Amino acid sequence: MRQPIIAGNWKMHKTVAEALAFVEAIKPELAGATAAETVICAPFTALASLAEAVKGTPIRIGAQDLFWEEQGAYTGEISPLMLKELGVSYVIVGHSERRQYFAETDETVNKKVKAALKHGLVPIVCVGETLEQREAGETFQVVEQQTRLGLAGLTAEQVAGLVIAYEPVWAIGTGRTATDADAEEVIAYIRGVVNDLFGAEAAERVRIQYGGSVKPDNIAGLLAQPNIDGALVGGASLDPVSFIALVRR
Ligand SMILES: O=C[C@H](O)COP(=O)(O)O
Repeated sequence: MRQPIIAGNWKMHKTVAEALAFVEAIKPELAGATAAETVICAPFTALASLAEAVKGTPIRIGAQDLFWEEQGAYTGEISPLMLKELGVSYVIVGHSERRQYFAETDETVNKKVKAALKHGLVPIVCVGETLEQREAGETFQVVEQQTRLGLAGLTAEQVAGLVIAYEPVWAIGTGRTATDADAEEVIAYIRGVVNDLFGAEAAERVRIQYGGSVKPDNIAGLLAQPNIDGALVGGASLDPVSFIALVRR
């Protein structure tokens, strides 16, 4: 049985003070056990303070990117060791915004996934097609290639322990969510790809989230699908009331 995982991706939002105010607002609400694992993926600048603030709670902290080397002359980059030291547990890799604006490729995604795993960080590996690709009937081909190349060279055990996020690019920040059935169909397909590449146990254990305009009023239908194990949420994760509604259902 896979535990659902609800991860907020704050993107480039919230100062340290705002991040701490958010966590103080949700802490009392999440004091008891929740069915879903709760993760906040914050900007680098807020990670240390957040990791400290959530100690002793079930909330886990994630970063939104990392570099694959441990140290060196890579101006502006952050290494897995640096994240680990802060108490970060998760790291988003290959978000479509990084693929679109920062030249992320399936090859760099793969390097980052390996670096995260090597240092005990759980990667949330993002895959998903653009509107153009969907309209050209290329959705399955695109997610298959991103999954195959992004996870290349991993062991079945490593794949079983990571998280994949299916985020159709046309659904991100647009208010246009994939239907429950569409999201389930693609996510089931991705699970099938994992089965072909890494075997039945990895496919059964790997958690696959849906992301793209998830809100408190549409999350229940998505999570009711047999292959959807949670959500990666952008806009609706920024407000404490809305985030609590996503996590505590
Ligand atoms: O990582 C999160 C996704 O990009 C979804 O963003 P959104 O919920 O604002 O559509």
